[in-house]
Amino acid sequence: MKTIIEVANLTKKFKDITAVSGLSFTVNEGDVYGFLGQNGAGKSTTIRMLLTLIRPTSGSISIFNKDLVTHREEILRQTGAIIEKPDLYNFLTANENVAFLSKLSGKSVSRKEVLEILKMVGLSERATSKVKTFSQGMKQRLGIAVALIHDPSLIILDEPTNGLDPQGIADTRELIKNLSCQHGKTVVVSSHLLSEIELIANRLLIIHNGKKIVEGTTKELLDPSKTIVEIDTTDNIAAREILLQSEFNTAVKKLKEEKIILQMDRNIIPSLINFLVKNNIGILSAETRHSLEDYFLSITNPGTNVEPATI
Ligand SMILES: Nc1ncnc2c1ncn2[C@@H]1O[C@H](COP(=O)(O)OP(=O)(O)OP(=O)(O)O)[C@@H](O)[C@H]1O
Repeated sequence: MKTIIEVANLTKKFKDITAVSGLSFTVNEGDVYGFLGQNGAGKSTTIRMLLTLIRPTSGSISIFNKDLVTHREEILRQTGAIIEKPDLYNFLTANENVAFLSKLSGKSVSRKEVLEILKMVGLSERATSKVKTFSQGMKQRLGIAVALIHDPSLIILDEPTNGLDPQGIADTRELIKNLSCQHGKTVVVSSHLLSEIELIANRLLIIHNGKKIVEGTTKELLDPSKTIVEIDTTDNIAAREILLQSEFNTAVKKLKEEKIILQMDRNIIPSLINFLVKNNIGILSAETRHSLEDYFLSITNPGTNVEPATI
């Protein structure tokens, strides 16, 4: 599997705010890579660094196996992006927008190419309609069409469904899937909604306060046999150390607010508890999450109530 983006230890500080902190992740060829986090989590800051709009404070980014600092132009030539609402001309038609905006970016496209791009985003029937008559979802798709002009193999979309109506959201979702499945593009898409990412991404990364919480395949993270278990014990630091030395070591994900978080098959929970008790660790509580939604909420909203596990 080819690696398209490799981010290592990325940090961005704005004076006293650390927007991104020691972030590492990998995007593979053909991925629809979901970048999930609540408002202010650091998604846009990371995306801006990927697009060289701002400089990292430290860490490295390599795209297409090349260092972003030394191969900036070459990399950006193969990358398409929308980071805010697309800039479109309301009084021009869809095909005029594509033709004009491609000229502005230094590439003149033939009429045939314009129509092909519009077809790709499902707008060929509205090619001659003025953009002012478009819904927000259609404008978003046209924006994506413009980002596709130079035939990039990597597409980066920051919150592409924000502000769209349900139909616009569904259309944009479909388009993103098509770009990956039918056109072989690698897509990085950010959102603050797990429900959105869950439907389109094959792999995802959750960040909170600029830090990675979890990264993995959507299938694996949503797998019911991979239950998230949050344990509070009489000595969490010692318990975690013991677990890391044991057969449960691969299950241990992190220590959060003094609790231990594991991801494992629900059936193994009793033996995990037995193991800790045998090692003189008292169990104060053990809670499970059954979906990534609960997991996401519990991590990003520490106050979330969760039902205690039945063990
Ligand atoms: N130019 C800047 N100067 C100072 N602080 C900034 C700047 N840009 C972002 N931040 C701060 O960095 C943190 C991360 O912001 P960022 O925009 O990356 O989050 P986000 O996950 O994209 O959120 P949203 O979904 O709201 O856009 C926030 O605390 C934000 O206030």
